[in-house]
Amino acid sequence: MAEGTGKVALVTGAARGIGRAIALRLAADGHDVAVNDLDSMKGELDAVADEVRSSGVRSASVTADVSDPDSVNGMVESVAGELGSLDIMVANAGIAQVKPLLDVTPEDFDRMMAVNARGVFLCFTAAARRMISQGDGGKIIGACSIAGHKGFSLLGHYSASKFAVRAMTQAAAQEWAEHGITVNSYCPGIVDTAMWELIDEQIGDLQGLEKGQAMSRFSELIALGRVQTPEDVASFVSYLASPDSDYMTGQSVMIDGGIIFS
Ligand SMILES: NC(=O)C1=CN([C@@H]2O[C@H](COP(=O)(O)OP(=O)(O)OC[C@H]3O[C@@H](n4cnc5c(N)ncnc54)[C@H](O)[C@@H]3O)[C@@H](O)[C@H]2O)C=CC1
Ligand SMILES: CC(=O)C(C)=O
Repeated sequence: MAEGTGKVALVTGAARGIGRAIALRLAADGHDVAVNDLDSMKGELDAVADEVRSSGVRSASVTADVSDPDSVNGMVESVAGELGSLDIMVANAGIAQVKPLLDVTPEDFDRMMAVNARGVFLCFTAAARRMISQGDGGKIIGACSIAGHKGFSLLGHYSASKFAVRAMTQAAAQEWAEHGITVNSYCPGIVDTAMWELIDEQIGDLQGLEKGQAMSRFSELIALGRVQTPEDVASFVSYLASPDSDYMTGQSVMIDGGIIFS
């Protein structure tokens, strides 16, 4: 078991997929880790909190919808109240939807933005307020995507929400640097999670493909020749959450096996 760092992390969208892997990795690094997801995911979320505790660190499980301001503020206060502080915020929760832009309704667009862009904004700002009041700096980390660097066909409104995360990461890094807070985001490529199962199914429905075919077509774009695991993302987030990344801020970094080269 890792020695405790004395730092408290909060990971949103942590009941499964990338968020779960990040929570477990941060726990293995010795941080206390609170986990969040929607109320409908409470069973899975509580199981992740138990896995976190089995690393020998403390945990808390808080259900909240990250698109709702009161819920996000309540979540941050409850984590800081229960675990003593908030030092590392990972705004990971997100949704995806495959649709040609001409079929995206205003409601589809607003929901995408509400979770992926406003959710990150609310988590970033609630965490920053708490960290500023604590006076000991902090690490704020957001979920971006390769789709935050390039607008993907059929993922137009999703891509727009991830460009928003990249812009907020840059602005927040400048505004909060004086408080010792760094702000960075991770940009995965094609990660084997429930989100990509949904994308594969929705592209398949649009293009008449069998299950798994859309994912294998996209996988041909990956230089390293394999689809990404949630743990591939979590190891980079571990670095972003650690003092090793103290001189890095405002970056949205591709961790995609070599799809986009910048
Ligand atoms: N899977 C992939 O290939 C990629 C994923 N990403 C991003 O990584 C993040 C995590 O993705 P995955 O683990 O693949 O997705 P996932 O769909 O497997 O897990 C997302 C989690 O977020 C939760 N969630 C959704 N809306 C929420 C809300 N309003 N409030 C709180 N929790 C909410 C879900 O219940 C779920 O547990 C997302 O932001 C996604 O956009 C970025 C690039 C690639
Ligand atoms: C889900 C996602 O961000 C991509 C680009 O696949």
